[in-house]
Amino acid sequence: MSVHAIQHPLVQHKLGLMRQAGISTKSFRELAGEVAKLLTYEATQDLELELQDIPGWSGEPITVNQLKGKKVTIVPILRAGLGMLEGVTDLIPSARVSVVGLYRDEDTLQPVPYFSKFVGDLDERMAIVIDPMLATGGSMVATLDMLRERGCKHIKVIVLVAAPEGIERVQRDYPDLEIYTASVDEKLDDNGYIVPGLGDAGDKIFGTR
Ligand SMILES: O=P(O)(O)OC[C@H]1O[C@H](OP(=O)(O)OP(=O)(O)O)[C@H](O)[C@@H]1O
Ligand SMILES: O=c1cc[nH]c(=O)[nH]1
Ligand SMILES: [Mg+2]
Repeated sequence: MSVHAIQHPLVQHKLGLMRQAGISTKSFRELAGEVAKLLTYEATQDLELELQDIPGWSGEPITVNQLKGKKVTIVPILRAGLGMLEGVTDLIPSARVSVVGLYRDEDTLQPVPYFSKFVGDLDERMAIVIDPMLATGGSMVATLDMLRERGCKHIKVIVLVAAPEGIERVQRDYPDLEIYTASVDEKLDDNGYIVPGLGDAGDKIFGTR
């Protein structure tokens, strides 16, 4: 598995702003979208192209590059993943969206599924799972399992912040997966929160803290 910790100055600057104590919902949400967009640019560098003949502006036929294959599906993990969705679809506007609803039980830290709706033909599409936080990795592995059960073979993950524990957990079951992140942070605290992390990303995006 490869972990791509993106060092681009804009990513690092914006992530730094997100770590500020007392950040407003508006700022956190805007920055989550902006960092998600920049990480999407990095994560899509190897999308396959194919040549297509189209009529050009001058009336002559021309050959251009177009993305090859079935449209990508973006998979936000509810709720917090929704805070990244617009940033991702800004760059991949024709993407299909599959939704996975999971919350992490605060006592057991186990993911509790409550909703899912996938687009069709997952065996022919690349899936990009988005969630701001990869903490213990339980929510991510549960989502990857759902995709794999439905035949999806080509999956990438974009998270804003990852904990080493979560990376290791995902790596155990998905050794070939590629993860794109703005930061691999230090560790999890006793409550399963990432340190230094961002705090509760879902609460900050939805204003429920
Ligand atoms: O790696 P894990 O230990 O599973 O933790 C990460 C999960 O926790 C957060 O969601 P949360 O359960 O708070 O739900 P929310 O998005 O509705 O706030 C986060 O957005 C991830 O989905
Ligand atoms: O640090 C963390 C861990 C799980 N979920 C969050 O929102 N933040
Ligand atoms: Mg939450």
